[in-house]
Order: sequence, then C-alpha cells, then structure tokens
Amino acid sequence: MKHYAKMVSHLAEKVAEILGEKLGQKPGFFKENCVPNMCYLRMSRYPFCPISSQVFGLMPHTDSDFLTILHQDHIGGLQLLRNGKWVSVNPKQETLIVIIGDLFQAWSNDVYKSVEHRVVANKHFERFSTAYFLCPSIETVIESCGGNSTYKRFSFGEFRQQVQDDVKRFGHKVGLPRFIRSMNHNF
Ligand SMILES: O=C(O)CCC(=O)C(=O)O
Ligand SMILES: [Fe+2]
Repeated sequence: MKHYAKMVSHLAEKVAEILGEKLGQKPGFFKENCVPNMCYLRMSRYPFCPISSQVFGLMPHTDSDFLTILHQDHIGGLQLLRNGKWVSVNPKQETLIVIIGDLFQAWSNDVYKSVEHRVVANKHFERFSTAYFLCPSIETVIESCGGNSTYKRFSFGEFRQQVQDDVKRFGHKVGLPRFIRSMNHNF
C-alpha cells in the first residue's frame, strides 16, 4: 500500500503539472502547494445491496481537491454526469481514472470541469475502490490563472470550511457556486 501511495502521489502531481502547463502555467505549482500531509488515500468497500436501484453506494458529488486518481475493481458502479445523463465508467483492467476536482475547475477558470459522479450499489457483489486526493495546504490560495475569472480568490481552508458549513446547514455541499464573483445566490 505504501508503494502504491508513493506511485499514485507521483502520478497525480505529474498529471496536474501537465494539465497546468496546457493552460500556460509554469511548472512547480502543485509540487510547491500539494503537501503530502494534505493528500490522502481513501479505500472504500461497497457492500452488495439487494435493493440496489434505491440505494447509492456513494451519493452524487464533486471532489473538493485538484484531482483524484481512482482505481476501481472489476465490479463497476461508478457513474459520471455528462450532459445531464448518468454514464457508467466501465471497469478496465490496469486502468486508473482521473477525476477533476473543484479546485482545478476554479484554478483553470472552468477550462477543466469538476465532474459530478456517484456510485451505484451492485445487487450481488461487493465492490472495492481506492481513491487518491491531490489537495493543497490549507493556506494555498486558489486564484484562476487567466484573466476575467468566474471565481473569487479563496484559500483551500476557506473552501473546506464553507463545504463543512453547508453540509451542516443544508445536508449537502454547495461547492464552487459559493465562490462565483459578485453574485448573490440563494442556496
Ligand atoms: O468508489 C468510487 O468509484 C468513487 C469514490 C469517490 O468518488 C470518492 O471517494 O470521492
Ligand atoms: Fe468522488
């Protein structure tokens, strides 16, 4: 597991740097700001569920990080929201999935989109997945790299706090819409 964590953390940083360079950013941002003690691995077990059509393994959400590298087993169940429709991400052997998170969406000013995803339960089989979350330090400021930014600048600490407050208050995360520049929203 230690070996996997090391490998996947390297990979996440590399993928992030490549995506950053495509936006014209100079390399180093993720290396400097995504400190090891903030990044984490989440190993999930989804028990089989006879009433799977009525139960989510994991509720629809976006990830509150720069990006997530996901390994899923052969059972399947991960779905992405694309053009308003849920699309299954069929498992492929020896394939890792890269999920863009909220911070990359803000940092890239919507060039990269934080994809909404969920896990549906399987009727007959349990499922395992391992996700690595590439996160910056609490004080890292997320400021979109182009001009005319959709989002206010915010620190990762502020973002996390807002997510926690919204979950407490409304029972769900609001996420990036909270940080849209000069707009009053009723959530
Ligand atoms: O288990 C999966 O396939 C997805 C996990 C996930 O989206 C998460 O932990 O945020
Ligand atoms: Fe996720």
